[in-house]
Amino acid sequence: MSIEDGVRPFEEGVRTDFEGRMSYAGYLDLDRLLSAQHPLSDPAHHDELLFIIQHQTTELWLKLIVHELRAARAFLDDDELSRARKSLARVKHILHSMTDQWSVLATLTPSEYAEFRGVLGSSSGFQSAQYRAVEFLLGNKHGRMLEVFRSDAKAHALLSELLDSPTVYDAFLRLVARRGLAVPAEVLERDVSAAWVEHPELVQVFREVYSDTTTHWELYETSEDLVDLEDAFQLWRFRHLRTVQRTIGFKTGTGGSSGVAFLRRALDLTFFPELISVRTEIGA
Ligand code: HEM
Ligand SMILES: N[C@@H](CC(=O)c1ccccc1NC=O)C(=O)O
Repeated sequence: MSIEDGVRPFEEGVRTDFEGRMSYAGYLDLDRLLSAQHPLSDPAHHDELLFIIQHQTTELWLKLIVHELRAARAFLDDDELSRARKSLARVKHILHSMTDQWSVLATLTPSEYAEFRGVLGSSSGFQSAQYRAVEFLLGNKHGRMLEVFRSDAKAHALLSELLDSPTVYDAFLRLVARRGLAVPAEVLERDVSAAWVEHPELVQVFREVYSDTTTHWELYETSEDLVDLEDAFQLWRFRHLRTVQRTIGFKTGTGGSSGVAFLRRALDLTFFPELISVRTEIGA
């Protein structure tokens, strides 16, 4: 058998005996991964598997985002700017991929979803600990979010640790200060568990960076990476909102919120307000 017969020859060196050897399924623990889908609809609804897999793949990507954002923060602490930038770029691409993935779930029609929505009970993406971890790492801190995880000790510990530790932006601003720019002390010494609020003096710091990019090239490039990240995150939020709207209209959410109206409010949040405000000043 050959390529001419439409068959790729099976090379003699190809391994086939995995007794006592590492295999693909073994390394990836596929037995566990692929037995973790448990549709609840009875009789089984064809589309529930799509719903489960869409969420599980998102949770896997969120796991990697948390890992990369923690790494980016540590690299910033160590003044390893180009390494931090590499992690931030990876996160941006993951977010783009997560955003594209909404088109798969958008094939679920409102009638199909309504047929199994009941089995979801009070569960909701609002209870995603890893999603909340990403929000915290990027600066959208909100202590009350921990209430949702009262009965999940592991998730509670993860979020409580991240609530009380500096965000990626805190780490970046400390680095900016170490490079001699006038980051206000109140920013450097802020309560890191509080939500970020815009600091007008910081806009002036970024104004200096953006008006002399030759001197501040690396800080300028990293600032733009953060803006890329914020855009990518907002696009994910926006497509979630649009998908929710086309699937359940203006129904209230299973998590107890108003639904679309609640999600829309998140679009007004911004992680790095000074990096947006500086744009108003450029050239002025
Ligand atoms: C048909 C599909 C979906 C619908 C109808 C839907 C609906 C909703 C609603 C109504 C909320 C508000 C909270 C509530 O009251 O439940 C919410 C929040 C949320 N959903 Fe979904 N969702 C869908 C798919 C997804 C997927 C695939 C993910 C990916 C993990 C996801 C992640 C989240 C997250 C993270 C939140 C919290 C957002 C925030 O705090 O701003 N959702 N969803
Ligand atoms: N909040 C959704 C339910 C939902 O989407 C959901 C339910 C269980 C696990 C993940 C979910 N995804 C996002 O919120 C709803 O109100 O229909």
